[in-house]
Amino acid sequence: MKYVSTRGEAPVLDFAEVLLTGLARDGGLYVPETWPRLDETTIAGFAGKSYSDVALAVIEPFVGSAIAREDLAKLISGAYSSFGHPAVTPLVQIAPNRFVLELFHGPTLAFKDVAMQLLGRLMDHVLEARGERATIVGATSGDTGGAAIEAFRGRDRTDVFILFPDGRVSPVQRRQMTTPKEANVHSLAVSGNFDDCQSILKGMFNHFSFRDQVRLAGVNSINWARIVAQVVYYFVAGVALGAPHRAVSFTVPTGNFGDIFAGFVAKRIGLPIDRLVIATNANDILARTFATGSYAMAGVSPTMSPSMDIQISSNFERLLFEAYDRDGAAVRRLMQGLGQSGSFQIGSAEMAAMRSEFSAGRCGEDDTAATIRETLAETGYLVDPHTATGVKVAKEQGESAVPMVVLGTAHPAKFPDAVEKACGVRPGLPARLEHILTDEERMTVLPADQGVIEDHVARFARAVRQGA
Ligand SMILES: Cc1ncc(COP(=O)(O)O)c(C=O)c1O
Ligand SMILES: N[C@@H](CCOP(=O)(O)O)C(=O)O
Repeated sequence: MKYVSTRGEAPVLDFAEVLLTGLARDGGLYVPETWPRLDETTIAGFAGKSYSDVALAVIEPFVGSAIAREDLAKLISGAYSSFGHPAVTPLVQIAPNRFVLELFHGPTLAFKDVAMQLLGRLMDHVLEARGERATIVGATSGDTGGAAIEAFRGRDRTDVFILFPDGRVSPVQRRQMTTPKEANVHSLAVSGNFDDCQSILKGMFNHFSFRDQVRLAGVNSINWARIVAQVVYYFVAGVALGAPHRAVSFTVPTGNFGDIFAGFVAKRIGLPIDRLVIATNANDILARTFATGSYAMAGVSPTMSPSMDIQISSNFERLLFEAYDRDGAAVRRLMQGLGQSGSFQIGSAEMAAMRSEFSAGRCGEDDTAATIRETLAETGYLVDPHTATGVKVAKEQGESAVPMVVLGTAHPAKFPDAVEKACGVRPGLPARLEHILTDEERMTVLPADQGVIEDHVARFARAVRQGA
Protein backbone atom coordinates (compact mmCIF):
# COMPACT_ATOMS: atom_id res chain seq x y z
CA MET A 1 0.00 0.00 0.00
CA LYS A 2 1.36 3.42 -1.00
CA TYR A 3 0.39 6.80 0.43
CA VAL A 4 0.10 10.20 -1.27
CA SER A 5 -0.15 13.68 0.19
CA THR A 6 -3.38 15.72 0.05
CA ARG A 7 -1.31 18.55 -1.43
CA GLY A 8 0.17 16.38 -4.16
CA GLU A 9 3.81 17.45 -3.86
CA ALA A 10 5.39 15.16 -1.26
CA PRO A 11 7.14 11.83 -1.86
CA VAL A 12 4.92 8.75 -2.13
CA LEU A 13 5.58 6.55 0.93
CA ASP A 14 4.74 3.11 2.29
CA PHE A 15 2.92 2.49 5.61
CA ALA A 16 6.05 2.26 7.78
CA GLU A 17 7.39 5.53 6.36
CA VAL A 18 4.02 7.26 6.78
CA LEU A 19 3.89 6.02 10.36
CA LEU A 20 7.17 7.76 11.17
CA THR A 21 6.62 10.83 8.98
CA GLY A 22 3.57 12.58 10.45
CA LEU A 23 2.91 15.65 8.31
CA ALA A 24 3.87 15.31 4.62
CA ARG A 25 6.79 17.49 3.51
CA ASP A 26 4.47 19.66 1.38
CA GLY A 27 2.39 20.45 4.49
CA GLY A 28 -0.36 17.99 3.49
CA LEU A 29 -1.67 14.81 5.12
CA TYR A 30 -1.03 11.32 3.85
CA VAL A 31 -3.90 9.19 2.52
CA PRO A 32 -3.86 5.80 0.74
CA GLU A 33 -3.18 6.00 -2.99
CA THR A 34 -6.24 3.78 -3.52
CA TRP A 35 -8.95 2.58 -1.15
CA PRO A 36 -8.90 -1.14 -0.36
CA ARG A 37 -12.29 -2.86 -0.27
CA LEU A 38 -13.71 -5.36 2.21
CA ASP A 39 -16.44 -7.43 0.57
CA GLU A 40 -19.77 -8.34 2.17
CA THR A 41 -18.71 -11.89 3.03
CA THR A 42 -15.64 -10.63 4.86
CA ILE A 43 -17.67 -8.07 6.80
CA ALA A 44 -20.37 -10.61 7.64
CA GLY A 45 -17.60 -12.86 8.95
CA PHE A 46 -16.71 -10.27 11.60
CA ALA A 47 -19.82 -11.24 13.59
CA GLY A 48 -18.72 -13.02 16.77
CA LYS A 49 -15.01 -12.33 16.17
CA SER A 50 -12.81 -10.70 18.80
CA TYR A 51 -11.96 -7.01 18.53
CA SER A 52 -8.34 -7.92 17.72
CA ASP A 53 -9.36 -10.27 14.90
CA VAL A 54 -11.56 -7.60 13.31
CA ALA A 55 -8.74 -5.07 13.77
CA LEU A 56 -6.28 -7.31 11.96
CA ALA A 57 -8.63 -7.78 9.00
CA VAL A 58 -9.39 -4.04 8.74
CA ILE A 59 -5.87 -2.73 9.31
CA GLU A 60 -3.83 -5.26 7.30
CA PRO A 61 -4.77 -3.96 3.81
CA PHE A 62 -3.51 -0.49 4.85
CA VAL A 63 -0.20 -1.86 6.12
CA GLY A 64 0.53 -4.04 3.09
CA SER A 65 3.97 -5.61 3.16
CA ALA A 66 5.45 -2.97 5.51
CA ILE A 67 4.95 -5.20 8.59
CA ALA A 68 4.71 -9.01 8.58
CA ARG A 69 1.19 -10.32 9.30
CA GLU A 70 2.25 -12.35 12.40
CA ASP A 71 3.98 -9.27 13.84
CA LEU A 72 0.97 -7.07 13.13
CA ALA A 73 -1.33 -9.62 14.80
CA LYS A 74 0.87 -9.63 17.94
CA LEU A 75 1.04 -5.84 18.10
CA ILE A 76 -2.75 -5.60 17.78
CA SER A 77 -3.54 -8.17 20.44
CA GLY A 78 -0.99 -6.56 22.80
CA ALA A 79 -2.63 -3.16 22.26
CA TYR A 80 -6.14 -4.30 23.17
CA SER A 81 -5.17 -6.51 26.10
CA SER A 82 -4.79 -3.30 28.16
CA PHE A 83 -8.50 -2.42 27.86
CA GLY A 84 -10.83 -2.68 30.81
CA HIS A 85 -13.76 -4.25 28.93
CA PRO A 86 -13.66 -7.66 27.20
CA ALA A 87 -15.45 -6.20 24.16
CA VAL A 88 -12.86 -3.34 24.04
CA THR A 89 -15.51 -0.93 22.65
CA PRO A 90 -18.92 -2.06 23.96
CA LEU A 91 -22.26 -0.73 22.66
CA VAL A 92 -24.86 0.54 25.13
CA GLN A 93 -28.46 1.21 24.10
CA ILE A 94 -29.86 4.53 25.39
CA ALA A 95 -33.11 4.79 23.39
CA PRO A 96 -34.99 2.80 20.74
CA ASN A 97 -32.53 2.48 17.86
CA ARG A 98 -29.99 4.82 19.53
CA PHE A 99 -26.72 3.57 21.03
CA VAL A 100 -23.51 4.85 22.59
CA LEU A 101 -20.29 3.17 21.48
CA GLU A 102 -18.09 3.35 24.57
CA LEU A 103 -14.59 4.11 23.38
CA PHE A 104 -13.21 4.98 26.81
CA HIS A 105 -12.20 1.66 28.36
CA GLY A 106 -8.50 2.16 27.61
CA PRO A 107 -5.83 3.24 30.10
CA THR A 108 -6.56 7.00 29.94
CA LEU A 109 -10.36 6.81 29.61
CA ALA A 110 -10.71 8.44 26.17
CA PHE A 111 -11.13 7.16 22.62
CA LYS A 112 -7.56 8.19 21.85
CA ASP A 113 -6.30 5.05 23.61
CA VAL A 114 -7.83 2.83 20.93
CA ALA A 115 -5.41 4.15 18.32
CA MET A 116 -2.58 5.25 20.58
CA GLN A 117 -2.05 1.87 22.27
CA LEU A 118 -1.47 0.40 18.81
CA LEU A 119 0.53 3.35 17.50
CA GLY A 120 3.07 3.09 20.36
CA ARG A 121 3.65 -0.56 19.56
CA LEU A 122 3.78 -0.03 15.78
CA MET A 123 6.33 2.77 16.09
CA ASP A 124 8.49 0.83 18.49
CA HIS A 125 8.42 -2.18 16.15
CA VAL A 126 9.42 -0.16 13.07
CA LEU A 127 12.10 1.86 14.90
CA GLU A 128 13.57 -1.32 16.38
CA ALA A 129 13.70 -2.97 12.94
CA ARG A 130 15.51 0.07 11.58
CA GLY A 131 17.74 0.60 14.61
CA GLU A 132 16.44 4.18 14.84
CA ARG A 133 15.16 6.55 17.50
CA ALA A 134 12.52 9.27 17.08
CA THR A 135 11.32 12.42 18.81
CA ILE A 136 7.56 12.56 19.12
CA VAL A 137 5.93 15.93 19.44
CA GLY A 138 2.16 16.10 19.84
CA ALA A 139 -0.38 18.86 20.35
CA THR A 140 -3.36 18.23 22.57
CA SER A 141 -6.56 19.89 23.64
CA GLY A 142 -6.67 17.39 26.48
CA ASP A 143 -6.94 13.71 25.56
CA THR A 144 -4.39 12.96 22.85
CA GLY A 145 -1.59 14.08 25.19
CA GLY A 146 -2.43 11.74 28.05
CA ALA A 147 -3.03 8.82 25.70
CA ALA A 148 0.26 9.43 23.88
CA ILE A 149 2.22 9.70 27.11
CA GLU A 150 0.64 6.49 28.39
CA ALA A 151 1.48 4.70 25.13
CA PHE A 152 5.10 5.89 24.92
CA ARG A 153 6.21 6.32 28.57
CA GLY A 154 9.40 4.43 29.32
CA ARG A 155 9.91 3.37 25.69
CA ASP A 156 13.57 3.39 24.80
CA ARG A 157 13.39 4.52 21.18
CA THR A 158 11.21 7.58 21.62
CA ASP A 159 11.03 10.77 23.62
CA VAL A 160 7.58 12.30 23.79
CA PHE A 161 6.90 16.04 24.07
CA ILE A 162 3.28 17.12 24.46
CA LEU A 163 2.14 20.72 23.94
CA PHE A 164 -1.08 21.51 25.79
CA PRO A 165 -2.91 24.83 26.22
CA ASP A 166 -2.07 26.05 29.72
CA GLY A 167 -5.21 26.30 31.88
CA ARG A 168 -7.56 25.00 29.17
CA VAL A 169 -7.63 21.28 29.93
CA SER A 170 -9.46 19.61 32.82
CA PRO A 171 -7.41 18.93 35.99
CA VAL A 172 -7.65 15.17 35.38
CA GLN A 173 -6.45 15.58 31.79
CA ARG A 174 -3.56 17.76 32.95
CA ARG A 175 -2.54 15.37 35.72
CA GLN A 176 -2.54 12.42 33.30
CA MET A 177 0.13 14.32 31.38
CA THR A 178 2.14 15.81 34.23
CA THR A 179 2.37 12.99 36.79
CA PRO A 180 4.22 10.27 34.81
CA LYS A 181 7.81 10.16 36.06
CA GLU A 182 9.60 8.51 33.12
CA ALA A 183 12.52 10.50 31.77
CA ASN A 184 11.32 10.27 28.14
CA VAL A 185 8.07 12.17 28.96
CA HIS A 186 7.99 15.97 28.61
CA SER A 187 4.75 17.90 29.21
CA LEU A 188 4.85 21.45 27.92
CA ALA A 189 2.14 23.88 29.06
CA VAL A 190 1.88 26.45 26.28
CA SER A 191 0.47 29.94 26.83
CA GLY A 192 -2.17 29.79 24.11
CA ASN A 193 -5.02 27.63 22.84
CA PHE A 194 -5.01 24.26 21.08
CA ASP A 195 -4.90 25.85 17.63
CA ASP A 196 -1.69 27.66 18.67
CA CYS A 197 -0.20 24.34 19.82
CA GLN A 198 -1.21 22.58 16.61
CA SER A 199 0.13 25.32 14.34
CA ILE A 200 3.44 25.34 16.22
CA LEU A 201 3.60 21.57 15.73
CA LYS A 202 2.89 21.91 12.00
CA GLY A 203 5.52 24.68 11.86
CA MET A 204 8.04 22.28 13.38
CA PHE A 205 7.25 19.69 10.71
CA ASN A 206 7.65 22.36 8.02
CA HIS A 207 11.03 23.44 9.47
CA PHE A 208 12.99 20.72 7.71
CA SER A 209 16.41 21.21 9.32
CA PHE A 210 14.84 20.94 12.80
CA ARG A 211 12.58 18.08 11.72
CA ASP A 212 15.51 16.06 10.40
CA GLN A 213 17.79 17.02 13.27
CA VAL A 214 15.50 15.54 15.95
CA ARG A 215 13.95 12.86 13.70
CA LEU A 216 10.51 14.34 14.34
CA ALA A 217 7.48 12.02 14.40
CA GLY A 218 3.82 12.79 15.14
CA VAL A 219 1.07 11.11 17.14
CA ASN A 220 -1.81 13.41 16.32
CA SER A 221 -4.39 12.28 13.81
CA ILE A 222 -2.33 13.88 11.07
CA ASN A 223 -0.57 10.51 11.38
CA TRP A 224 -2.45 8.09 9.13
CA ALA A 225 -1.92 5.17 11.52
CA ARG A 226 -4.13 6.95 14.07
CA ILE A 227 -7.00 7.10 11.58
CA VAL A 228 -6.71 3.53 10.42
CA ALA A 229 -6.83 2.18 13.98
CA GLN A 230 -10.01 4.20 14.57
CA VAL A 231 -11.72 2.69 11.49
CA VAL A 232 -11.95 -0.66 13.30
CA TYR A 233 -14.60 0.29 15.87
CA TYR A 234 -16.99 1.49 13.17
CA PHE A 235 -16.92 -2.05 11.78
CA VAL A 236 -17.28 -3.60 15.23
CA ALA A 237 -20.35 -1.46 16.01
CA GLY A 238 -21.82 -1.74 12.51
CA VAL A 239 -21.63 -5.53 12.46
CA ALA A 240 -23.11 -5.77 15.97
CA LEU A 241 -26.13 -3.85 14.62
CA GLY A 242 -26.61 -5.91 11.48
CA ALA A 243 -24.08 -4.76 8.88
CA PRO A 244 -23.40 -5.61 6.11
CA HIS A 245 -27.08 -6.54 5.67
CA ARG A 246 -28.30 -3.37 7.34
CA ALA A 247 -27.00 0.22 7.22
CA VAL A 248 -25.96 2.12 10.35
CA SER A 249 -25.48 5.86 11.05
CA PHE A 250 -22.94 7.46 13.37
CA THR A 251 -22.88 10.76 15.24
CA VAL A 252 -19.37 11.83 16.21
CA PRO A 253 -18.31 14.54 18.69
CA THR A 254 -15.87 16.34 16.45
CA GLY A 255 -12.88 18.67 16.77
CA ASN A 256 -9.89 17.77 14.63
CA PHE A 257 -12.11 15.65 12.31
CA GLY A 258 -9.96 12.53 12.78
CA ASP A 259 -12.59 10.34 14.38
CA ILE A 260 -15.34 11.09 11.89
CA PHE A 261 -12.90 10.81 9.00
CA ALA A 262 -12.22 7.27 10.22
CA GLY A 263 -15.96 6.68 9.77
CA PHE A 264 -15.72 8.01 6.23
CA VAL A 265 -12.89 5.55 5.58
CA ALA A 266 -14.97 2.69 7.00
CA LYS A 267 -17.69 3.61 4.51
CA ARG A 268 -15.23 3.91 1.61
CA ILE A 269 -13.88 0.44 2.23
CA GLY A 270 -17.25 -1.27 2.47
CA LEU A 271 -19.22 -0.64 5.68
CA PRO A 272 -22.80 0.37 4.81
CA ILE A 273 -23.04 3.71 6.63
CA ASP A 274 -26.13 5.80 6.00
CA ARG A 275 -25.25 9.18 7.61
CA LEU A 276 -22.10 10.48 9.26
CA VAL A 277 -23.20 13.24 11.61
CA ILE A 278 -20.72 15.81 12.88
CA ALA A 279 -21.47 17.12 16.39
CA THR A 280 -19.62 20.28 17.42
CA ASN A 281 -19.69 22.17 20.70
CA ALA A 282 -19.99 25.99 20.77
CA ASN A 283 -16.82 26.09 18.66
CA ASP A 284 -18.92 25.25 15.66
CA ILE A 285 -16.77 25.99 12.63
CA LEU A 286 -17.67 22.65 11.02
CA ALA A 287 -21.43 23.06 11.59
CA ARG A 288 -21.18 26.55 10.06
CA THR A 289 -19.18 25.19 7.13
CA PHE A 290 -21.87 22.63 6.34
CA ALA A 291 -24.56 25.30 6.64
CA THR A 292 -22.83 27.95 4.51
CA GLY A 293 -20.13 26.32 2.36
CA SER A 294 -17.56 28.70 3.84
CA TYR A 295 -14.87 27.55 6.27
CA ALA A 296 -14.31 30.71 8.30
CA MET A 297 -12.40 31.04 11.58
CA ALA A 298 -14.09 33.08 14.29
CA GLY A 299 -12.13 32.66 17.55
CA VAL A 300 -12.22 29.79 20.05
CA SER A 301 -14.09 29.97 23.34
CA PRO A 302 -13.34 27.62 26.26
CA THR A 303 -16.16 25.11 26.89
CA MET A 304 -16.93 22.22 29.24
CA SER A 305 -15.89 19.89 26.38
CA PRO A 306 -12.35 21.30 26.07
CA SER A 307 -11.00 18.57 23.80
CA MET A 308 -13.29 19.89 21.04
CA ASP A 309 -12.24 23.55 21.42
CA ILE A 310 -10.67 23.60 17.97
CA GLN A 311 -10.99 25.77 14.86
CA ILE A 312 -8.33 24.41 12.56
CA SER A 313 -9.77 20.99 12.03
CA SER A 314 -6.79 19.24 10.47
CA ASN A 315 -8.41 16.16 9.01
CA PHE A 316 -11.04 18.14 7.16
CA GLU A 317 -8.26 18.53 4.59
CA ARG A 318 -8.44 14.79 3.95
CA LEU A 319 -12.17 15.07 3.20
CA LEU A 320 -11.60 18.09 0.93
CA PHE A 321 -9.04 16.04 -1.01
CA GLU A 322 -11.72 13.41 -1.68
CA ALA A 323 -14.44 15.99 -2.45
CA TYR A 324 -12.11 17.70 -4.95
CA ASP A 325 -11.48 14.36 -6.71
CA ARG A 326 -8.00 14.09 -5.22
CA ASP A 327 -6.80 17.33 -6.80
CA GLY A 328 -3.80 18.31 -4.64
CA ALA A 329 -3.46 21.72 -6.31
CA ALA A 330 -7.06 22.61 -5.38
CA VAL A 331 -6.44 21.59 -1.75
CA ARG A 332 -3.22 23.65 -1.72
CA ARG A 333 -5.17 26.72 -2.88
CA LEU A 334 -7.83 26.27 -0.15
CA MET A 335 -5.18 25.86 2.54
CA GLN A 336 -3.30 28.92 1.30
CA GLY A 337 -6.56 30.88 1.60
CA LEU A 338 -6.95 29.67 5.18
CA GLY A 339 -3.38 30.73 6.01
CA GLN A 340 -3.79 34.16 4.40
CA SER A 341 -7.33 35.21 5.29
CA GLY A 342 -8.54 32.69 7.87
CA SER A 343 -11.19 31.31 5.53
CA PHE A 344 -11.92 29.55 2.24
CA GLN A 345 -15.01 28.96 0.13
CA ILE A 346 -15.85 25.39 -0.88
CA GLY A 347 -17.20 24.85 -4.42
CA SER A 348 -20.90 24.04 -4.66
CA ALA A 349 -20.36 20.64 -6.32
CA GLU A 350 -17.83 19.68 -3.66
CA MET A 351 -20.10 20.91 -0.87
CA ALA A 352 -22.98 18.89 -2.33
CA ALA A 353 -20.77 15.79 -2.43
CA MET A 354 -19.91 16.23 1.25
CA ARG A 355 -23.51 16.96 2.25
CA SER A 356 -24.62 13.75 0.54
CA GLU A 357 -22.76 11.78 3.21
CA PHE A 358 -22.38 14.12 6.20
CA SER A 359 -24.76 16.19 8.32
CA ALA A 360 -23.65 18.57 11.04
CA GLY A 361 -25.11 20.04 14.21
CA ARG A 362 -24.03 22.21 17.13
CA CYS A 363 -24.46 21.77 20.86
CA GLY A 364 -23.79 24.89 22.95
CA GLU A 365 -22.92 24.97 26.64
CA ASP A 366 -26.47 25.06 28.04
CA ASP A 367 -27.54 22.23 25.75
CA THR A 368 -24.51 20.17 26.77
CA ALA A 369 -25.38 20.50 30.46
CA ALA A 370 -29.07 19.82 29.77
CA THR A 371 -28.20 16.71 27.74
CA ILE A 372 -26.04 15.29 30.55
CA ARG A 373 -28.88 15.91 33.01
CA GLU A 374 -31.69 14.62 30.77
CA THR A 375 -29.82 11.55 29.57
CA LEU A 376 -29.18 10.56 33.18
CA ALA A 377 -32.80 11.20 34.18
CA GLU A 378 -34.32 9.43 31.17
CA THR A 379 -31.99 6.47 30.81
CA GLY A 380 -29.83 6.25 33.95
CA TYR A 381 -26.76 6.63 31.73
CA LEU A 382 -24.08 9.21 32.58
CA VAL A 383 -22.31 10.83 29.62
CA ASP A 384 -19.28 13.11 29.58
CA PRO A 385 -19.67 16.58 28.03
CA HIS A 386 -18.09 15.55 24.69
CA THR A 387 -20.36 12.54 24.29
CA ALA A 388 -23.29 14.76 25.34
CA THR A 389 -22.79 16.94 22.26
CA GLY A 390 -23.16 13.79 20.16
CA VAL A 391 -26.25 12.62 22.05
CA LYS A 392 -27.96 15.96 21.51
CA VAL A 393 -27.11 16.24 17.82
CA ALA A 394 -28.08 12.59 17.23
CA LYS A 395 -31.48 13.22 18.81
CA GLU A 396 -32.02 16.15 16.46
CA GLN A 397 -31.65 13.83 13.46
CA GLY A 398 -35.10 12.43 14.36
CA GLU A 399 -36.51 8.91 14.36
CA SER A 400 -35.20 6.51 11.73
CA ALA A 401 -35.27 2.82 10.96
CA VAL A 402 -31.49 3.04 10.66
CA PRO A 403 -29.74 2.56 14.02
CA MET A 404 -27.82 5.63 15.22
CA VAL A 405 -24.56 5.12 17.09
CA VAL A 406 -23.14 8.04 19.08
CA LEU A 407 -19.43 7.70 19.70
CA GLY A 408 -18.81 7.87 23.46
CA THR A 409 -15.44 9.57 23.30
CA ALA A 410 -14.52 10.04 26.97
CA HIS A 411 -15.35 8.70 30.42
CA PRO A 412 -17.31 11.20 32.54
CA ALA A 413 -14.69 10.92 35.31
CA LYS A 414 -12.28 12.95 33.18
CA PHE A 415 -14.60 15.96 33.64
CA PRO A 416 -16.02 15.58 37.17
CA ASP A 417 -16.62 19.29 37.78
CA ALA A 418 -18.61 19.85 34.58
CA VAL A 419 -20.62 16.65 35.02
CA GLU A 420 -21.42 17.37 38.67
CA LYS A 421 -22.48 20.91 37.82
CA ALA A 422 -24.78 19.60 35.09
CA CYS A 423 -26.50 16.77 36.96
CA GLY A 424 -25.39 16.68 40.58
CA VAL A 425 -23.49 13.40 40.24
CA ARG A 426 -19.72 13.50 40.64
CA PRO A 427 -18.12 10.61 38.72
CA GLY A 428 -15.03 9.16 40.39
CA LEU A 429 -11.89 7.88 38.70
CA PRO A 430 -11.32 4.12 38.66
CA ALA A 431 -9.15 3.09 41.64
CA ARG A 432 -6.16 2.39 39.37
CA LEU A 433 -6.03 6.09 38.40
CA GLU A 434 -6.81 7.77 41.74
CA HIS A 435 -3.10 8.28 42.49
CA ILE A 436 -2.82 10.94 39.77
CA LEU A 437 -4.95 13.27 41.90
CA THR A 438 -2.17 13.49 44.51
CA ASP A 439 1.03 12.59 42.61
CA GLU A 440 3.56 15.36 42.12
CA GLU A 441 3.22 17.21 38.80
CA ARG A 442 6.09 17.94 36.43
CA MET A 443 5.71 20.30 33.45
CA THR A 444 7.45 23.17 31.74
CA VAL A 445 5.54 26.35 30.96
CA LEU A 446 6.56 27.83 27.61
CA PRO A 447 5.32 30.71 25.45
CA ALA A 448 3.48 29.95 22.19
CA ASP A 449 6.70 30.50 20.27
CA GLN A 450 7.93 27.87 17.82
CA GLY A 451 11.61 28.82 18.23
CA VAL A 452 11.50 28.55 22.02
CA ILE A 453 9.71 25.19 21.86
CA GLU A 454 12.10 23.82 19.22
CA ASP A 455 15.08 24.81 21.41
CA HIS A 456 13.51 23.03 24.37
CA VAL A 457 12.82 19.87 22.35
CA ALA A 458 16.30 19.82 20.80
CA ARG A 459 17.85 20.20 24.25
CA PHE A 460 16.09 17.16 25.73
CA ALA A 461 15.52 14.80 22.79
CA ARG A 462 17.86 11.84 22.58
CA ALA A 463 17.34 11.42 18.82
CA VAL A 464 19.14 14.70 18.04
CA ARG A 465 21.75 14.28 15.30
CA GLN A 466 24.70 16.39 16.44
CA GLY A 467 25.82 18.89 13.77
CA ALA A 468 22.77 18.20 11.60
C1 LIG B 1 -13.22 13.36 24.29
C2 LIG B 1 -13.08 13.83 22.88
N1 LIG B 1 -14.17 13.87 22.10
C3 LIG B 1 -14.10 14.29 20.84
C4 LIG B 1 -12.91 14.73 20.28
C5 LIG B 1 -12.90 15.14 18.85
O1 LIG B 1 -12.29 14.14 18.05
P1 LIG B 1 -11.60 14.54 16.68
O2 LIG B 1 -10.55 15.52 17.02
O3 LIG B 1 -11.06 13.26 16.15
O4 LIG B 1 -12.65 15.13 15.83
C6 LIG B 1 -11.75 14.72 21.06
C7 LIG B 1 -10.44 15.16 20.56
O5 LIG B 1 -9.97 14.84 19.57
C8 LIG B 1 -11.83 14.22 22.38
O6 LIG B 1 -10.74 14.13 23.12
N1 LIG C 1 -9.09 16.59 20.89
C1 LIG C 1 -7.74 16.27 20.66
C2 LIG C 1 -7.07 17.25 19.76
C3 LIG C 1 -6.01 16.60 18.95
O1 LIG C 1 -6.62 15.68 18.12
P1 LIG C 1 -5.88 14.54 17.33
O2 LIG C 1 -6.93 13.50 17.19
O3 LIG C 1 -5.45 15.12 16.06
O4 LIG C 1 -4.72 14.04 18.11
C4 LIG C 1 -7.04 16.09 21.99
O5 LIG C 1 -7.67 15.63 22.92
O6 LIG C 1 -5.88 16.40 22.13
